[in-house]
Amino acid sequence: MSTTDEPIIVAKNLRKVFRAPRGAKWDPIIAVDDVSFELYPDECLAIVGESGSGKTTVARMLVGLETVTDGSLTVRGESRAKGVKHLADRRRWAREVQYVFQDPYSSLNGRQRIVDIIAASVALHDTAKGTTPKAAAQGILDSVGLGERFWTKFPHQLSGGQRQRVAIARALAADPGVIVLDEAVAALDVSIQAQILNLLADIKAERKVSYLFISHDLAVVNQISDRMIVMEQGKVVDQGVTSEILANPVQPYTRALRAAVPRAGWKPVRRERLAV
Ligand SMILES: Nc1ncnc2c1ncn2[C@@H]1O[C@H](COP(=O)(O)OP(=O)(O)OP(=O)(O)O)[C@@H](O)[C@H]1O
Repeated sequence: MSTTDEPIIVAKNLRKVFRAPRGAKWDPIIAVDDVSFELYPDECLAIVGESGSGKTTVARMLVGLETVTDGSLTVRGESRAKGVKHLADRRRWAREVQYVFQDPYSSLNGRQRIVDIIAASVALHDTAKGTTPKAAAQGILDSVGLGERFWTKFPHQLSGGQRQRVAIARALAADPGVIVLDEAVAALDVSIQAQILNLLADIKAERKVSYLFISHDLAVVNQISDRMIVMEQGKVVDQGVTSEILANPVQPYTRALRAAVPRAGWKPVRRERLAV
């Protein structure tokens, strides 16, 4: 990552207010309030915060699943503030920014074999590059550690970690500039989490891809991210280089989050010393 490059994503004074539907009686919820950040090529930026702090809403605005109430949000200079209207735009947006959810099971078509799921994404985004979508899909599955014996399996025949590999493969099939990983390892056992984090590190070393890594887990964020922003009740309350912030948290909210890290023996480690 080099911050002399042009950022891929620029959020400026981003705001999202959820208003009650007509007839419902609840006050507007300010989910995201004056949030600004940049995501540069080939970097991993973590968005950290407790449940309800607004992390997912930022990501949903980025992929067009929510409109922006105020402020600006651009991907490679193109505004995403108005939401997406046409199918062609939706595809183009999806090609640039892919989303991996916490539980991929619900977003994977259970009736399709995994090689067909990935081949469909390759075909949709036209990324086969001189081969067939199926052959390209097989190569992508191989690259996420799912060799030939997995290709004809259905999602329900896989473990949680293997399904998350399929979700990552499907994201890679679009050949995106950015992958949003929304609590993508939160549901996995610690040893499987480590494998997926290693896989994500390998992918980033091999391809030009940036991650927006959304998590409440500072131990995980410490392993994967270059920079982080900390959100509390919709606002950014802290930001900077991950290893520096976690080694010496200054802001009270970050200190509290850091103190709540649940694992015994966890301590901040500089990224270059990690075997990820
Ligand atoms: N569609 C919606 N309608 C109304 N309120 C919403 C909607 N989506 C999110 N919110 C509210 O916006 C706030 C931020 O939610 P968001 O999901 O972005 O937080 P989060 O940090 O990602 O938390 P979690 O990790 O639990 O998903 C919360 O108060 C949430 O209840």
